[in-house]
Amino acid sequence: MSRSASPGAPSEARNVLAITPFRRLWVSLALSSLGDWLSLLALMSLAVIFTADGSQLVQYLAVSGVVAIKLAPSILLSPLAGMVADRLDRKWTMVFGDVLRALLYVSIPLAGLFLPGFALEWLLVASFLAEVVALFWAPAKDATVPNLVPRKLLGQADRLGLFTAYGTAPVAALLFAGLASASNVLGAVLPSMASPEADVALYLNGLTFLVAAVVVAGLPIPKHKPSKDSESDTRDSAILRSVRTGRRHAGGSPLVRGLVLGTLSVLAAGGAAIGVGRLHVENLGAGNAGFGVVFAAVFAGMALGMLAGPRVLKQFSRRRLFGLSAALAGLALLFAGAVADMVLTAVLTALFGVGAGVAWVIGLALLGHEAEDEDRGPAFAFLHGAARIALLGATVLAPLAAGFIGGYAIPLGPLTYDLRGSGVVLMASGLLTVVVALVCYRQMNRKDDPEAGPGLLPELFAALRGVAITEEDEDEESRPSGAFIVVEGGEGAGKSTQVRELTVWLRDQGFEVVGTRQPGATKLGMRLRGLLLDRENSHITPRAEVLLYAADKADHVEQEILPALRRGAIVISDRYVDSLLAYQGAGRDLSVDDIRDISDWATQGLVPDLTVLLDVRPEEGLSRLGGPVDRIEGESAEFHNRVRKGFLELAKADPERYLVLDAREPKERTTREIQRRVRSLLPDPVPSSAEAVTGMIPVIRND
Ligand SMILES: Nc1ncnc2c1ncn2[C@@H]1O[C@H](COP(=O)(O)OP(=O)(O)O)[C@@H](O)[C@H]1O
Ligand SMILES: Cc1cn([C@H]2C[C@H](O)[C@@H](COP(=O)(O)OP(=O)(O)O)O2)c(=O)[nH]c1=O
Repeated sequence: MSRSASPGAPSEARNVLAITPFRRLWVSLALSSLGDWLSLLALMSLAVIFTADGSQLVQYLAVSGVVAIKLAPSILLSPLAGMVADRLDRKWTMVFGDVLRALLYVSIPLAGLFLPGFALEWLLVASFLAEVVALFWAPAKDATVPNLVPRKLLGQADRLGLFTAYGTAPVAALLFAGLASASNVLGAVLPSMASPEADVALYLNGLTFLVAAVVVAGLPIPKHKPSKDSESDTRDSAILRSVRTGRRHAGGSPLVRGLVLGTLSVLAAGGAAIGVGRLHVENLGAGNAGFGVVFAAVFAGMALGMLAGPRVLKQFSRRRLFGLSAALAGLALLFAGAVADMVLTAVLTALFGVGAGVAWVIGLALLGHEAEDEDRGPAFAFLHGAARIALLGATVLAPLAAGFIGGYAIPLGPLTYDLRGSGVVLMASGLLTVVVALVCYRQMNRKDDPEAGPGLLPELFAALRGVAITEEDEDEESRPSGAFIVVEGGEGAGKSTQVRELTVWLRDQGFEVVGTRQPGATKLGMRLRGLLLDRENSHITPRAEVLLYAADKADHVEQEILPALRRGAIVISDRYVDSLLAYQGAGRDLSVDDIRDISDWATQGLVPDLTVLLDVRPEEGLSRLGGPVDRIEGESAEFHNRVRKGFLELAKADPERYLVLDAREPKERTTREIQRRVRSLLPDPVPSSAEAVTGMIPVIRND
């Protein structure tokens, strides 16, 4: 099977960016996202600059107003816009949407230039209009992606879209900080601008939207017939409804309650930080450059946390890590509000981002894995909507609160400590997050919970050493959540070939897959393999042989297979217990029942979900193998025939669990047969809950 994809041939592509039309759309989306973030920063800073003559309260009100205006349409009007957008031509909706937004954003600095008295009002009106346009643009964009990308790559396209929507935030922030640093030069070149960096950012933003419009205009987007029932498929359409109906489930178990509460408080704290950030850095003596840096620090920290989260302290309980990382985020924000130093503030906000990012990914994973089935869907839906409302609400309310609190100079001996409203809001949100995180921690890690592991500190120290001591590992009865597939058969049947193909295929669909084999997957296993296959060791007695193979299995199951299955991975093994039953039982003429008892004990009773048996005549299989034969391959033809019969009998005794295939068929055909069977065994590669995950990361805007 070819690994490369020819551009423009969606059905063959494995990487969604290899599809030329999608790649172009993606470029235009990346530009729009970059422009959006840039405009958010620029508008927040212009709101401060246009109100420079007013009191701090007025300035905070202006910032809050800008954020509210940018966010309100997506919450209030999106169902309506989704319905209308469905009746419009997608391509031209996108093109006009981009052009209109370009014009609106460019008009803001122009108004500042030519109508200074009306600048703030126009800023608010134009940003509101741009958001309304975005409401129509977003569903058209969402509906276009499935036209350009084959079904199996939609998940990948979704993930890439999400990555781009957020990945552009720190880029925009750094760009903004860079523009701010160069503002003297910009100001000299173009005098009479209200704020050179904000103005230039908005012109740039206009340009990104124009380029995006040109790119989309050239895309081959098929016309569609508007659906008759005007049920819109936009993700926002159901926000308020799902928040209402999902609340019941989200309050279901202590685990779900803790997860939802913790996640929301971290997000609200993040919103508060964004809301007061611009004026806070102004109080620290830094202007737009500082704001850009802090904004970038939060997002870069979050990205780092989200990437590293699943890898942090792998052996440490996820429930505990969730609470602790949320508390870390809160503490970082608490200190960020207290210190009066720009550099420290940037470091602390990055730390806040890391804590928030780790809590977010772990929260989602826990909700996906540990919530009860009936709670999961509604809880995701609830979180989807509530997260957005919490983030946005906090972004709007925080500057208001800071404005009303005002500023105080507190004498501290010979010094005075300037307590600003923004600092108080940051400290309060940090403190609140710490308190909520601790409450959630206690709720999710009750001492009387039968699943509770050992104490926090012993577990933490063990995890730091890379050892797991949670109850989970001692619980041999619990059925792990992953899937276990085994490929069996005689020598040269094509087992390794099929294990390889299946591994690649499943990985391409986004599953975590562990491809492995027996004997010889662990350190001990490799030594046993050497012993067992070395032709020099012809003296190994059949019973000793059974025990040596069983020892390999015991080590392999304990060290590799069970941990992977508990993580939810798919494990595919080249040979397993059936080889022991067929080779040592049927082949060596020992009691199959005795051997089954031994292997049950060795493997802790772990039975595969599916065993694929590749059946081949021994002469044919052996003739496929090159190189010198090992101790077992060198056995007599009768031995190999008994092994073959042994395998077939095992399959006959439990037809549900076996897929028997004729190994003489061409490899590709066998691969397809296996895929067909495995497909029915697995959940939908993009289960509905995962779609909720991709759709639910709170977005400031609709793209
Ligand atoms: N269906 C098939 N038809 C013909 N040759 C095959 C087929 N499947 C695999 N082979 C070839 O047979 C040899 C042994 O395959 P391999 O997958 O290593 O078998 P096993 O792991 O069962 O010993 C390899 O050279 C492989 O390319
Ligand atoms: C796992 C297992 C393998 N075997 C034998 C079968 C094989 O001949 C040998 C090693 O298996 P395998 O890794 O399939 O060898 P190769 O890669 O050379 O095809 O071990 C047993 O006899 N009992 C067992 O339980």
